[in-house]
Amino acid sequence: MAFLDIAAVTKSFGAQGVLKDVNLSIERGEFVVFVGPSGCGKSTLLRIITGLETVTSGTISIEGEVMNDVEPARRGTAMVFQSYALYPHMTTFQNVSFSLRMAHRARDVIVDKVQKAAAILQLDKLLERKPGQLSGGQKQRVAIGRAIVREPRVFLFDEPLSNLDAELRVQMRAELMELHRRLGTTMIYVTHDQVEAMTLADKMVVMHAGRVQQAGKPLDLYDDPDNRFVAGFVGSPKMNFLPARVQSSGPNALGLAGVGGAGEATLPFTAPPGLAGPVEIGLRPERMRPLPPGAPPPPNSIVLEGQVTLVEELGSESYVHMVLADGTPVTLRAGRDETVEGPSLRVAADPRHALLFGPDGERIRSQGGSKR
Ligand SMILES: Nc1ncnc2c1ncn2[C@@H]1O[C@H](COP(=O)(O)OP(=O)(O)OP(=O)(O)O)[C@@H](O)[C@H]1O
Repeated sequence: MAFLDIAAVTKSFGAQGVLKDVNLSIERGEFVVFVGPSGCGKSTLLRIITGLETVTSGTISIEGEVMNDVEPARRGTAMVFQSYALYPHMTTFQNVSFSLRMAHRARDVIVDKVQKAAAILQLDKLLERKPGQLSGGQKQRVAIGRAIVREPRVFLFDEPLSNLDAELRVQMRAELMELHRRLGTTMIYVTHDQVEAMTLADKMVVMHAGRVQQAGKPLDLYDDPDNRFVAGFVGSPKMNFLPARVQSSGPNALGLAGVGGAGEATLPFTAPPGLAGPVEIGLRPERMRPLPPGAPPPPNSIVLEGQVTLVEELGSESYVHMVLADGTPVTLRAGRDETVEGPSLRVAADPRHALLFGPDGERIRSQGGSKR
């Protein structure tokens, strides 16, 4: 059994189903990130793990022990909230030591634990300050310090960096990764920011509408998404989705027509038996290349033609937004040395990089061994 096991968990608030048959195994020491759009249920799942909410059905187990009826303080979890939730009238020392003082721990034990946490979090010089005298990042460190001194089995973070500015977020992200490396404790982290999820997670859990859509290593989800939601959610700029129709099907050759409204394409793909009708091709923006005017496309490529609507210059590269004749929006990432001349632009993509999705949004995989 996994270190932390979430089995068939559902949660409803009145008539509203918020979590639907959530199953997840978390190993000891893993850094797990729950990510998904606002309202998908990630905070609720975190609150269920720590005991601030009950399940409607299903079980939460930690180290083989069912936690459903165990009170929050006895679960060995410590939560860090987005709002920091510090006591404003207490100093850093008092805030960090609060749970130890409530547990009537000996004074020298308290001082020792607070000093160790303060050293890890660089709070040593701020122990006598009150929250009003601390920056956002420092307050966040105090909140983390308060969790560390409890020596939990599992740290739970609910969007802890969302009140910080972009630069500080990046810095705190690095600090959290270092903290995880030092402590080796299991951490579960909630965010709606997929970049944050990609950079932090050993295991990334993408949620949507109360269900786990896919869980795995961030790059596996990026390269090999199970469905259109995960494909579109992970990655920035987002994956492009091009409507197409199945025209012919053979071993390692799937003929598509109406690609992006007009073009044809042959994918090196063995379709499942009976595949017919409308599908969607998924292509990442970095898998498309702009074609200089008049230049022939590489053999067998998927070629798209459209009107450039916006070029975002980012210095090292640019994001080129275009719209195809049928109205399908397409974004490509172009390098500095690539010529992008509007208003009309042709782009080419290697069909080996195309993913295929059915009308139900599920990924259609090539039959017979290949990942695609
Ligand atoms: N105590 C509650 N009573 C009723 N509905 C609730 C309660 N808590 C959460 N919800 C609802 O459950 C759904 C999921 O909320 P949750 O906070 O888990 O989402 P989330 O994915 O964490 O979103 P966000 O990123 O916006 O925090 C939302 O529709 C929310 O309105």
